[in-house]
Amino acid sequence: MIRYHQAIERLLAAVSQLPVESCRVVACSGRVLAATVRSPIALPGFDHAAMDGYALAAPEPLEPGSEHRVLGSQAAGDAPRDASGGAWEIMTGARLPDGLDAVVAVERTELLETAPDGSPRRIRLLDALSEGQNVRRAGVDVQAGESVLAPGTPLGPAQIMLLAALGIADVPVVRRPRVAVIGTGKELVTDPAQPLSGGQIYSSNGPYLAAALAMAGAEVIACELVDDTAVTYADAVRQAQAAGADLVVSTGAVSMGRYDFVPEALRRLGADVLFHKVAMRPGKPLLAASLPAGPLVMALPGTPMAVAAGLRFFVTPVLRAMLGQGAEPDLRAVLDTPQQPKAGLRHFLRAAFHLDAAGGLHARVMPQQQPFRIAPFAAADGWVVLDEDAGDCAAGRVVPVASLDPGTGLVMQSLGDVP
Ligand SMILES: Nc1nc2c(c(=O)[nH]1)N[C@H]1C(S)=C(S)[C@@H](COP(=O)(O)OP(=O)(O)OC[C@H]3O[C@@H](n4cnc5c(N)ncnc54)[C@H](O)[C@@H]3O)O[C@H]1N2
Ligand code: MOO
Repeated sequence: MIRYHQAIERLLAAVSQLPVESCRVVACSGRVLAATVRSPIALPGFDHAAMDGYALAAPEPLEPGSEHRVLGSQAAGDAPRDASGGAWEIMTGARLPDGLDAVVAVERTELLETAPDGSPRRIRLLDALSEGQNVRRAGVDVQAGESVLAPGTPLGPAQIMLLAALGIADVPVVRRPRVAVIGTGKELVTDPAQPLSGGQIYSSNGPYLAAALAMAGAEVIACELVDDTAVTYADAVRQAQAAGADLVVSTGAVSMGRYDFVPEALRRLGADVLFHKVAMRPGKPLLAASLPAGPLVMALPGTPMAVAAGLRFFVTPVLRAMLGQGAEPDLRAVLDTPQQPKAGLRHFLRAAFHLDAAGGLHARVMPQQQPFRIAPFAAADGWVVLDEDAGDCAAGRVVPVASLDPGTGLVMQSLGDVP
């Protein structure tokens, strides 16, 4: 049976980055950047006041108690002005009049004289004032021409704030992977309004995959159920192919039962089976195949936790590769609950996370790990991963962990060095 790392290697060898397209910045949340963004302008674009107050020239520090005539007023949005010295009333964000280089907050001055229209005419400084005080210099945040975002960066609200500030309207992004989801099994009911009869169950894998795939940056182009026959499964795969799917994710019918037709159906479609059955728990019967004219097919076992592990640890790396992103950064935590994993199998365990007093991340593996159980999954914070050779794991061991859901990398990107 193939091991996880070898299976992933084989899978990623069959995947390449998808084409680049242009996307409006206002609509790019959740997309992945395809090229370096260089700043067309500096941020801030000009020296400006950090406080409401008065701008002055202070090449030499100005003395506390010194008095200054107010010669003009500058608000945010006002054009550049030449200052011939003196003090200028200034508002936060306003461009410093040329020749002035320091700002005193209004509450650190005394107003000595006011013009008939109420504007300030003469002030006294309560403290010393030095050059650069309360001034935000042009270009200290971003310089014109600087690389600000790298290819593979997941775009979220923070990146949108930066791109918008730079006046960038469109960005090159990687096309979303198009994914078709196929569920198998005549026991499945998709309409929650339909009462269950006999051995029926509500389908949960389809809605789970649709939600998780969208979070991972994919576009779900179809989500359908087929009955327990190879013919309808093969038809659904062909339809996905015709609709331009990059990836088909199916659930169920991939194990040893009499109705487990997926391996045979894919072979009959001419698929190259990359692997079938991985040394892992849950989700061992997982199969991956590539069709001659695309798409890649990932046939996950139907059991809900086999689907969740398959999505998180097989489909997610595939989507990241399609999106031009490398492997997820490693994340580790201290194991609080001792584990005796079965030798030779990689274990993906649902766990609750917490931080200790020093900020170190800890994982408590939940006691109910049977693969049909959905309730502990919904209560978990993430996954603990024990590799094939982990052996008995005592409490206190540092183990790899992963966020519960995939993302385009927005959540855990910089937590790689914890603890
Ligand atoms: N003789 C053996 N039996 C089984 C083996 C084995 O090695 N030898 N492996 C077990 C393992 S491990 C798994 S995992 C399952 C996988 O079976 P299949 O991929 O063939 O999946 P199904 O039999 O179709 O379904 C399994 C289970 O999941 C439920 N299911 C299916 N689809 C959905 C859905 N959309 N929503 C919710 N639940 C779903 C289905 O009703 C079954 O209960 O095989 C073991 N057996
Ligand atoms: O791999 Mo299966 O999910 O243990 O039942």
